[in-house]
Amino acid sequence: MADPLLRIEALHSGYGDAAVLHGIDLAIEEGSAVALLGRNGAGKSTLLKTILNAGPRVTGGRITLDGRDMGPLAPDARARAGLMLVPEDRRIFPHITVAENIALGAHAARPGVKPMTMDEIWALFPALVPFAARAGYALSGGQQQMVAVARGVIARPRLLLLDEPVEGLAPVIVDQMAGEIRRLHRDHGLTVLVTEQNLSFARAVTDQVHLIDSGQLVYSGSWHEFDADPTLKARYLAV
Ligand SMILES: Nc1ncnc2c1ncn2[C@@H]1O[C@H](COP(=O)(O)OP(=O)(O)OP(=O)(O)O)[C@@H](O)[C@H]1O
Repeated sequence: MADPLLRIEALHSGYGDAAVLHGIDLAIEEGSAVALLGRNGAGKSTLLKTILNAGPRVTGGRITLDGRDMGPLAPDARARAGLMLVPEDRRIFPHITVAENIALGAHAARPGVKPMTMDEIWALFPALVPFAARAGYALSGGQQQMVAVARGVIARPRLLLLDEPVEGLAPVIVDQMAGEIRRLHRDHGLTVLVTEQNLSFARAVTDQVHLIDSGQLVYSGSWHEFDADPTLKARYLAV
């Protein structure tokens, strides 16, 4: 069988001497949309950051993208290999415009891959068009999140990692964001890994669900299978 797009094997990582992830095994197939759910502090962000080599220290295991070992690669090299993280805190630059913030993402394009044009971006995110010339500091939380996602996809990544993309956003914005992510996945074939606490959003944008608890994957299945076992929510999610 072909390699999955991303394969994580027996991954251990943490911060300094504090171990957080304890032997994670996870395969993400090209074209899939996958949710990673878990309580506060379960290790969701740590896993995404470890995939990007953006902070946590790896103490064991392996991450491969298309069979290529990511181990020696710095974060910028991982981005240019096709991994893109939209972090929880969005990191919008306050004193440049929306268009300029988004265009910065084009620097992560893989060799031989043309980033999207701004026209393509506006077609994908029409809600941002009226704000194209607005400074980053003058955006709402929902607008900032959409800018962060647009910046994340402009380089046409192979795998988009979204860390709690709708945390703190109003329900109408959550629905809008779900529509955008679904479109990127279904119409443009983007492979997506989303961490979330918002179950209905995660359900709307993904096909498979993994649960993480105390740094270990404790469940993997379809949403249908997840729903068939109501004890999972009580055991592993704070809902
Ligand atoms: N920079 C850091 N230095 C030390 N410990 C950290 C650091 N970042 C996170 N941790 C610890 O690692 C553990 C996992 O945190 P992580 O942020 O991965 O959880 P999470 O599942 O993403 O939680 P949340 O849903 O609250 O964002 C927690 O115990 C947290 O305190």
